[in-house]
This record gives sequence, structure tokens and C-alpha cells, in this order.
Amino acid sequence: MASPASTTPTAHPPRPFAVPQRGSSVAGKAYWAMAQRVALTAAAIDCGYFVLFLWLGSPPLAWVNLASIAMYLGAYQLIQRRRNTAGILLIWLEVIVHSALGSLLVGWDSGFHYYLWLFIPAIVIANSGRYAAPMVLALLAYYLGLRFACDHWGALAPLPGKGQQIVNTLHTCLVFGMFAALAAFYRRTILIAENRLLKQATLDGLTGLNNRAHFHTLAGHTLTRIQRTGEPVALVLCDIDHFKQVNDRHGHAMGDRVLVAVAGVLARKLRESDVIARWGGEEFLALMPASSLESALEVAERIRVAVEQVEISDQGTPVPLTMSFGVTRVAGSDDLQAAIVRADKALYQSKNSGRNRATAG
Ligand SMILES: Nc1nc2c(ncn2[C@@H]2O[C@H](COP(=O)(O)OP(=O)(O)OP(=O)(O)O)[C@@H](O)[C@H]2O)c(=O)[nH]1
Repeated sequence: MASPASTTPTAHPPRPFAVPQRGSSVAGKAYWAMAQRVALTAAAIDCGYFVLFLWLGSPPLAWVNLASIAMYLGAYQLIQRRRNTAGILLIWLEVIVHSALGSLLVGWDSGFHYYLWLFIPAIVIANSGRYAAPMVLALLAYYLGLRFACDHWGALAPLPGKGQQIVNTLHTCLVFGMFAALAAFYRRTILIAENRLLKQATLDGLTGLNNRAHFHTLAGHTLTRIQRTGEPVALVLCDIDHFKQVNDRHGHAMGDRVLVAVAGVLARKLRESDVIARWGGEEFLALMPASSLESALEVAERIRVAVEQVEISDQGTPVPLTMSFGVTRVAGSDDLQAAIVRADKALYQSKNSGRNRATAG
């Protein structure tokens, strides 16, 4: 016996037995890897139970375990061949039938029914309330019906001696372990999803730099922190020259490559403590704590030279790149917006005076 495989919520409309599509997400991949591990582990556990029930003198239960091993290996194969829903249904079927046969043969106190509890979190996590409520109620009805049948008929093939206690203890330990593994799996899934959402909310999807909104948050923190020390802060706004021509001549994909390359130059040339963002299409903004206007102009010049030296070619034809800069001081968090406007005006001046240069504003 082993746990029913459980499911994670997906972006698709919820449906009964909702399962993530293989490869659709990190969580989806982890889910299917976990489902396969569950099937193999369960088959291995049932091998142990097969030997145990032969030793305890219960051949019928040993044969049930043999059938279970076949079902789990079948489920593993189905998931391997991407017949995911069929694989999961086979695992569910095994748990439902095995818990019934085990309880009826050796009695309710053997604990075969504990495995049905694992369905509750699996159902509720994977399905919307519309489906989860009737499914949990159906499970409850099945559970109580099984209990009633066991009370009514008693054990049909009781285990001799302390057999029932041994089996109950094993089932208790296994179900504890399975609940812990299930909870750990969902915790990992939530952390992965949280991390992914955080990245989507704060980073630019193409370049990996901070997005505009996150720049404001980080810049606000930085300015508040250094306001007390009075150290100089500079702001650099920069823009790739004639970027539209790159797109028009070499295509949008090449434009994207250029953006990624320029973002890489900025990340390499600026310090860890600087806050860099993709500000707009081909525009980047950097807040530089502990930088005077003069040193920020020097850094801008180094970046300008590095961008000129970026080697990108389209089928052997080099794609020349240059960048213009507007540099200014920032007095404090109250001044940030005004400083951005000043940097923008300075950048405009750089563009108007021939591009490929830095201007202080
Ligand atoms: N490939 C690509 N292009 C983008 C992206 N975002 C904006 N653009 C393009 O960037 C171009 C910006 O063009 P303009 O604002 O005219 O600026 P420019 O051609 O660089 O001219 P100057 O700034 O005056 O030197 C437009 O063609 C946009 O379509 C993006 O994410 N990827």
C-alpha cells in the first residue's frame, strides 16, 4: 500500500483529478517526478508486504499485494509515457481496492483504511471547492461504508497471533511518513511558485534586470539608508542609439539579443550596491550610491566604451552599437523623481549633440 498521488493547483480551469501537464511548469515537473517516485516506492513497499503476509500466514493478502505491485508498475509506465491521468487513476484505484480488501480480510483494526486519509489533502489541494466537496463526501461515504461492512462481517481471514498488531504498526508508521512527505512536497511547490511570482513581479523578463516598479522600491530603500550619512548619490539614465534601426534591419530577435548584451555590460560595469533597472524599451536607469557626479560620469564613459566594443553580428555582418547617457546628482528620496527628469534632459542633450556620449545635468 502507498499514498495516493496528490496534485498541485494549475492555471487551467480546475476539474476533478486535476493534474498539472507534464513540463508545463517547475511545479508540474516536480509533481510528475514525485508521482513516479510514489509509484516505485509503493511497488517496493508492496514487495515487502508480499513477503510479510506469506510469513504471517495470509496468502490471500500476499496475492493482493502482488496485484498492487503490478498496478503501481503499470502506473509508473503510464506516467512515463505521459498518460498522466490514467497513471494517477490507477494509483487511486489501487489504494481504494487495497484498503477495502485488506480491511475486509484481516479486520478494521489492521489499519488498511489509514491510506484513504491521504486522499483528503490530495483532493482539496488539487480541486476547486465545486469538485473537492463532493469528492471528499464520496470518500467519507466509502470510508464509513467500509467500516460498517467490517463491523458487520468481522475479519474474513484474520491474521494469527500478533499479526494484526504488527500490520497496524507498520501502516501507522508508513502513513505518518507519507503525510510528512506530502506536506514537504507541497511546501516545496509553494516556495517554487512564490519565488517565480516574486521574480515576475520584480524583474524584467528579457534582461533579468529590475523592472521599473522594483527600481522605485530599491532606490527608496537605498536613499533612506544613506540619507543619514550624507554620502553623494548619482543617477545615470542611458539609451541605446538608433535601436529602432537594429530592429528594422536585423529583426526583433536581434534587438532582444542587443538588449540582453547591453544589460550584461551594465551589470558587469556597475557595482553590486548600485540599483540597475530596465527603465523602458531600450532605456536603462542606475542609481549609484557613494558616487559623485564626476565618478558617475567616469563610470558612464566606461560603459559607453564597453557597449561600443560589444561584438554582435547578424550572419557575419557586425551590428554596431552605441549608447547615450544623462547623469545627475540625487539629493535624497524626495528628489528622486526630479533627478530622473534632470537625467532625462541630460540624455536628450546627449542625443541632440550627436549621441554616443554622456552629459551631466
Ligand atoms: N527588440 C526589442 N525592441 C524593443 C523592445 N522594446 C522596445 N523596442 C523597440 O525600441 C525601439 C525604440 O525606438 P526609438 O524610441 O525610436 O529610439 P531609437 O531608434 O533608439 O532612437 P534614439 O533613441 O533617438 O537613438 C522601437 O522600435 C521599439 O519597438 C524590446 O523589448 N525588444
